Amino acid sequence: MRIEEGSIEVEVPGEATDGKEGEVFYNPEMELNRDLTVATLRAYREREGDESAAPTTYLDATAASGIRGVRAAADGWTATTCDVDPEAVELAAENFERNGLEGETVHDDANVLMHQERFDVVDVDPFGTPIPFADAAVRSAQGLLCVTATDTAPLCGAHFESGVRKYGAVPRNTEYHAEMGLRVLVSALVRTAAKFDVAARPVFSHVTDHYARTYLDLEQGARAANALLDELGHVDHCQHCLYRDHERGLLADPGEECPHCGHHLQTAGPLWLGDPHDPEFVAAVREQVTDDLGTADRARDLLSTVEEELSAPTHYDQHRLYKRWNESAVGMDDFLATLRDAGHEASGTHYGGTTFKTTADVAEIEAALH
Ligand SMILES: C[S@@+](CC[C@H](N)C(=O)[O-])C[C@H]1O[C@@H](n2cnc3c(N)ncnc32)[C@H](O)[C@@H]1O
Repeated sequence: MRIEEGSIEVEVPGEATDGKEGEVFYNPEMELNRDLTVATLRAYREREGDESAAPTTYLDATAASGIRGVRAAADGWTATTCDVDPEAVELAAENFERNGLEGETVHDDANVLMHQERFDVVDVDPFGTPIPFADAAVRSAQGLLCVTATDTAPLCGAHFESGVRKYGAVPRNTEYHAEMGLRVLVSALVRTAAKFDVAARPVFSHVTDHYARTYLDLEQGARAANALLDELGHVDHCQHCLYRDHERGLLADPGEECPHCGHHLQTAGPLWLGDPHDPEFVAAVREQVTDDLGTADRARDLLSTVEEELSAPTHYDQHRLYKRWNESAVGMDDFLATLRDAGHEASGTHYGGTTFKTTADVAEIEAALH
């Protein structure tokens, strides 16, 4: 099937495939992810400045049809695609040619290629967890690392042991599960980079549909890597009253009892407690969303919400709170305005239409709304 995405036309398998039955993987649902990648690459290149120093090389490490690499090439990047599946490699080569674009297509294990070659930008968009590629990706990427994870159940604590094994962190299944997953993922990537004396700071992240995506700025140096370790820590969560608190530091010092309702507290971590976004960079990405991107409206909405999102490490779901209060929910704009009138900072989040962040704790939220 021939499809158009952005300014390119590529051949992909006829229907959405999982890539596990001898067919090259293609998922039309990931168009937003790819559009945001194109816009992020543009913002990154612009931020890096003058022509001679600007980043030029992009690796699509787990490429399937090569759609990401071809789109990057169409935007002026010197693109390389890699896949272990020979049919995928052949299709990627045809897709470069179909668009009259140059692009190197490598048939290899991405870990082998990434240990051998360096690229300004490395993009890892695999099946499930990206962790098997993380060491090599950090070694290979010179500037920006782009990572997708689709194993949301281990990340958010729904598959607890799997999450602990893969990410070296304790995840907890809370009502902010998508954010828990993102912070577990970023924590693992920050710690992976730190092993190589590299600081990996997230500049834009989002959780959409069934995946988490994060873009990390890489900086060489033990001191810079140490500074990021200071932004890891733990969240204490009460499943009963939704109280939560967080503390920085690699060693957990969990509270035993919820100070709000006295129930047992669960501890998650080490999580990334810093901001998963650089709002200035996110604004620059939004500026780079052009109308030829098929998901332009959705991308702009998501980026504006992310830009405004407070950096607090957990969010609330307004409906969960109203259910506990046994009341009907008010509109989100009024809800946020009430919190602000009571002297708290408050914002919506990109995790869902009924989610919000605030500097108020659960008791202060309740007091402000009653
Ligand atoms: C989810 S698909 C990639 C989708 C693609 N990035 C897109 O946007 O359409 C994952 C791809 O990774 C490839 N893959 C799996 N293990 C790999 C490895 N060790 N090295 C390189 N590619 C690998 C699979 O063959 C598959 O084509």
